[in-house]
Amino acid sequence: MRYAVAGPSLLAQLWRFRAYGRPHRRRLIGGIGLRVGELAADLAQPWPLAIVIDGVLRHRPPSGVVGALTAPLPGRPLALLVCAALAALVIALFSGSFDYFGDRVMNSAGERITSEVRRDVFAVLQELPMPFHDEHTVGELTSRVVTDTDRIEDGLVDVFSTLVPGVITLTGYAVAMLLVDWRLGLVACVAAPVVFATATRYTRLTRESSRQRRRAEGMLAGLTAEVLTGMRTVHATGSQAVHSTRFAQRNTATLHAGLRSVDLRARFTPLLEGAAAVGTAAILLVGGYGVLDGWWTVGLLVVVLAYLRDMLRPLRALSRLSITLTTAAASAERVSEILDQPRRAASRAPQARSALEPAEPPATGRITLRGVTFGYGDRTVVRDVDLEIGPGERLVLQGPNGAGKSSLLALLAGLYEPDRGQVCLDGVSFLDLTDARRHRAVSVVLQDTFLFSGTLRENLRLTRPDASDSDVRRVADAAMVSDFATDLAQGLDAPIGEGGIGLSGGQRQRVGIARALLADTPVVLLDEPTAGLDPDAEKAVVTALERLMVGRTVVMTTHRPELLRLATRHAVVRHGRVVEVTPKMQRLAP
Ligand SMILES: Nc1ncnc2c1ncn2[C@@H]1O[C@H](COP(=O)(O)OP(=O)(O)OP(=O)(O)O)[C@@H](O)[C@H]1O
Repeated sequence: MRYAVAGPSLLAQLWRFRAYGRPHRRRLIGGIGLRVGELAADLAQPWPLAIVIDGVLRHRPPSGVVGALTAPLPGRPLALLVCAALAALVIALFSGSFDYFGDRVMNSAGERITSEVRRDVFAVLQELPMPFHDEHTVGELTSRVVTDTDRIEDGLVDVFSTLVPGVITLTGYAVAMLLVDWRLGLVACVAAPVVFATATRYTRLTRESSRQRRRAEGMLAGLTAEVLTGMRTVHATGSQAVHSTRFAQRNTATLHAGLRSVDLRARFTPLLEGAAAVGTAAILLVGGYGVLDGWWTVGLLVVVLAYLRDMLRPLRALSRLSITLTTAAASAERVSEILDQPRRAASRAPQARSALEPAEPPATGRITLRGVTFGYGDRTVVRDVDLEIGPGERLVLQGPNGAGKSSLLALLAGLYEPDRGQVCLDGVSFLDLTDARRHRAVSVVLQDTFLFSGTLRENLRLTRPDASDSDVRRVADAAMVSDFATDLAQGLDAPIGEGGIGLSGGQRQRVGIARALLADTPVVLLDEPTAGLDPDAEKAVVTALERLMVGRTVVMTTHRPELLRLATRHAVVRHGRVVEVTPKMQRLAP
């Protein structure tokens, strides 16, 4: 029955998360024990009634185990009645208690496991290389971390709270019926193949519909996150209607996928119950005939019919389970896709080298590119670049829009790996450096510094979480963050909204520079750090940048004369190639 309803491949999707279950083994085994206890109590439940019918009303003392238990009370119907009533109460109490504790234990295991899966998915997502993130929208990935793990949770909780108990219960009932009377037990089992065939067919159908539904939901989440992120542009351009149309299209696709699921779900349960009803009808027919014929008692018929009725409960739950499990399996596929992604080559190597690391001298800041070729997908944007940047040099990359300057910086920052050639720090390829060593050597100030929700101080500490307060204050002063922080009521402890809401572009850039100062790396990369700033803001940022540049290797892209004058060399990039390197800035004059 278990595999009939759930389908082995569905469980196989969830099975890959079994390692997460290992630490909770005891809890799970305890939960199964409680379920067995509940089953025993449920199996005992119809017997007091059978005793009353056969022993009290029809004066036919029960046989077997029940007969042995009631042996001291023959011919005392009132005592038998009181005992049966008390037994019914005690059994109900046990059943309820086992049910409560069983649910708690099993469900909490499911919750814990999912929280661990979610933690790992998020951690892996942060590790995945930029090409992966380029291919997926933020909303779609958010939906995988939040919604898909939630669906896995539903699936796991159902495995523990419905599937396992359901299988135990159905097996228990089947065995109990065979023990009560094997002929009637066999009759009850005639429904099994019908139930099996129905469940298998619908599991296949619901699985595909769940996949489509999750895909549609992911795309909808992607669009929502995109529009919310660009809300300023939406308002500024008055393009609400455009986005509403796009949303409506994806929403309709999601609706259709949802309606298909709903339709299948609605059809599934009655069909399954119909199949189970075949068993009930057969028992009623054969058992009723047995009572009329005298080889069967009314009490036993009531017990078996009660068992059949009780079996419908787990059966119904198992039928609903196929819906949860198919959705969970579709979500598990999407989450596994993240967990199975190849990680960055540089992060795969570190164990081998980290032992050597403490002995490594600090980087001098010499950067070398040897035959570097790189592209996004099939589109090559950096071609065969050879470049040597000595310690303390300040190289500016210039060239038309789309020439590949930012892409070169991204390669130097280690955000992407070259398709061919090498990017080296002090002669060692980036691929042979640990991420930690690279971060200690290279820091980046981007065109628009991103601030995370939290305080200003927490944002400054991003590059060195263990930095002392005095270090944070020193870099805040040097990068002129203190100048505007003093105007905020809580100074460096002022809360900042996500994305740096509440700070101007120039102020955010100064935070970015302070972060780089705190990282204190020998190499600094600047990607248009003053673009879009007004002259006053630019002046402050350039002053902060001058302080940052002292004694470091700097590679930057900029069109602004204020920054160009700080460079000691310039390279011209065209169509992904470095076509000219000029040692003196004087020759750069426009
Ligand atoms: N993440 C990305 N995915 C796909 N293509 C990209 C990506 N980033 C940049 N490109 C493409 O690569 C090419 C080089 O872009 P890049 O940003 O490096 O140029 P750039 O010289 O810095 O331009 P600009 O001066 O406008 O900033 C462009 O054609 C751009 O469309």
